[in-house]
Amino acid sequence: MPRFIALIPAAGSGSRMNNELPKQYLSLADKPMIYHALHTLCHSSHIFRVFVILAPDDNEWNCYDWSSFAGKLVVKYCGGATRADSVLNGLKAMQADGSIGNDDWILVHDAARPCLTIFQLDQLIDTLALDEVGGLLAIPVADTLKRADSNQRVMGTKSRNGLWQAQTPQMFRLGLLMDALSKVNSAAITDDASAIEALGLRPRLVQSDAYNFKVTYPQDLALAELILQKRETK
Ligand SMILES: Nc1ccn([C@@H]2O[C@H](COP(=O)(O)OP(=O)(O)OP(=O)(O)O)[C@@H](O)[C@H]2O)c(=O)n1
Ligand SMILES: C[C@](O)(CO)[C@H](O)COP(=O)(O)O
Repeated sequence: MPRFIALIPAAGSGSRMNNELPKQYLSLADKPMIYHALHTLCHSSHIFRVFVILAPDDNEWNCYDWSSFAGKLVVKYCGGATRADSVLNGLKAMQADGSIGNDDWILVHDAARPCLTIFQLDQLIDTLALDEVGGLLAIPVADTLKRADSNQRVMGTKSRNGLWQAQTPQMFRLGLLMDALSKVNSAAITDDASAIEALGLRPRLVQSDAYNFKVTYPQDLALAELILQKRETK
């Protein structure tokens, strides 16, 4: 039986966050941000192991106590220059580990999506476990879309029909994802599904919700904090 393994690329710098500390370590509800995604993934009964991919020169990880995730957590210092490079390097490290096979499912999840829930994770796994290709969490676009010129003036309004915003986890089999990522220009793609699409395959979209948003700009931190605190008091 194929297993489900999570991979968290966490080698980014968070340049849009404008903070010296890499985004994944910024304090969120009294923990470094990456703690929250780890907590959900490590507590899922479906997930066999969780790999975290750090930058080779990361010297922040060891400043925190991760002992509550012992047993499932594996840390590798092999992040690359782009998100896709970090994921591919992580997959290679997984394969070298020897315990993960080409047919096992890999769930790639951003460290910067701290509000993922067990419910969303289960929906993804239950929908895709027998799928030929794999897929990703996503939400249909809700706002009206404008195309801008270089002066930030509207050039036109685009139809949002059939448009979805990609989230993570994105779930593909190890062998297929490695093959796909090793064939693309990693600087030209921003998610894992794009590499699968470039092979001519069509990943499935599994509907999620806006709570699983990506913390990208400084103002996003307060929203994530509110969501996490509200859950704790329930
Ligand atoms: N070279 C990189 C770049 C990004 N990531 C990871 O990919 C995820 C999503 O990326 P994003 O939100 O864009 O994070 P950053 O690249 O850190 O942010 P920015 O684009 O603002 O610099 C994050 O968990 C980030 O750490 C990574 O592992 N390796
Ligand atoms: C993978 C992702 O989170 C899906 O929305 C997103 O593409 C990451 O993009 P970024 O430019 O690295 O933030």
